[in-house]
Amino acid sequence: MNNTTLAVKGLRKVINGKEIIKGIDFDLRQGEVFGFLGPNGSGKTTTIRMIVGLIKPSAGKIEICGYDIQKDFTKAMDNLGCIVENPELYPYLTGWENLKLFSGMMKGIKKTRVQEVVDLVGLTSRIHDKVRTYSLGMKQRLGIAQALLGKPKLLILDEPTNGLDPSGIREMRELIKFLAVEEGLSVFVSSHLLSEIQLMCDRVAIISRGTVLQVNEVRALLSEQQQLQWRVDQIEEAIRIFTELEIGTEIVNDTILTSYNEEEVGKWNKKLVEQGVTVKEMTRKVPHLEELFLQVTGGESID
Ligand SMILES: Nc1ncnc2c1ncn2[C@@H]1O[C@H](COP(=O)(O)OP(=O)(O)OP(=O)(O)O)[C@@H](O)[C@H]1O
Repeated sequence: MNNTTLAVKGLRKVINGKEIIKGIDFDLRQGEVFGFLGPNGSGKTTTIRMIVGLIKPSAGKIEICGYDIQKDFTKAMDNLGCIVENPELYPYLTGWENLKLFSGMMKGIKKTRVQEVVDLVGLTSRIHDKVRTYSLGMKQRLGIAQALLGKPKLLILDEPTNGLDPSGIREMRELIKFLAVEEGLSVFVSSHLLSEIQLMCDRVAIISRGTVLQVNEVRALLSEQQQLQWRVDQIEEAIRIFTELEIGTEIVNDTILTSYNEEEVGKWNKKLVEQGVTVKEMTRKVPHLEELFLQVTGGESID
């Protein structure tokens, strides 16, 4: 079965003669959280606006659950839920009244769906309070509830953790993961908070100056860059042994940095011990996406 919820193929956008998006490709699978990362002005919003049908591509194709948004716009949009700018909410109504109002404007929404989406986003205890009394995190969750009313398979969130406090960020992250893992939704998240993407996403596309530089699993991306930090009693002897094993080394603050290889680490450790070197500590260093981004873009900063 085809489980692709979003396919972006050769997408281009030219505005006032300037090529803003330069032919990008990626796809999303059912049940995954997909991060869209790039510095300011790299083309994230323009791409999202094309996916949700707010602006037309100059070239290329966008399919949502197999429906081409140019040819089958309504069917494609039936499978999409999104919050692109701030969610449109009426502050003087309760959360429940807002959802009732929106569900009334949509076709074929069952009465029970409002309660379902309220439960999904964890707003049950406050749903009958006025929206103006909500925290930003609660407003965001109500916005997601609204986006979920039509049972979409693909959810697009532009900077969903922007402006939230640490507990709001954690709740949003957990909600997004829950929607993907438990409800099987594909969630597309753009964010400049790379640490968030690292904790939340399965795969990530890195965009710079209108070009997607890489699409990769977050775990794979990180593991390629992982290093091992060794604290030993005889640094020089340990370096000699690593060199003999053809492993590159670097000395940092009285420790040795080597590459990381899950299958080989035990062997390396044994070799050191056999040759009389005491290994006092061995730490795996996982880089942050910020560092990765700088490497991938050749030094262009994310902000
Ligand atoms: N309507 C427009 N007219 C002219 N230039 C535009 C227009 N929309 C976007 N751009 C330009 O296209 C580039 C990409 O903008 P876009 O907003 O997509 O980037 P972004 O990655 O979302 O950045 P940010 O996080 O700052 O919103 C920028 O250089 C921007 O100035």
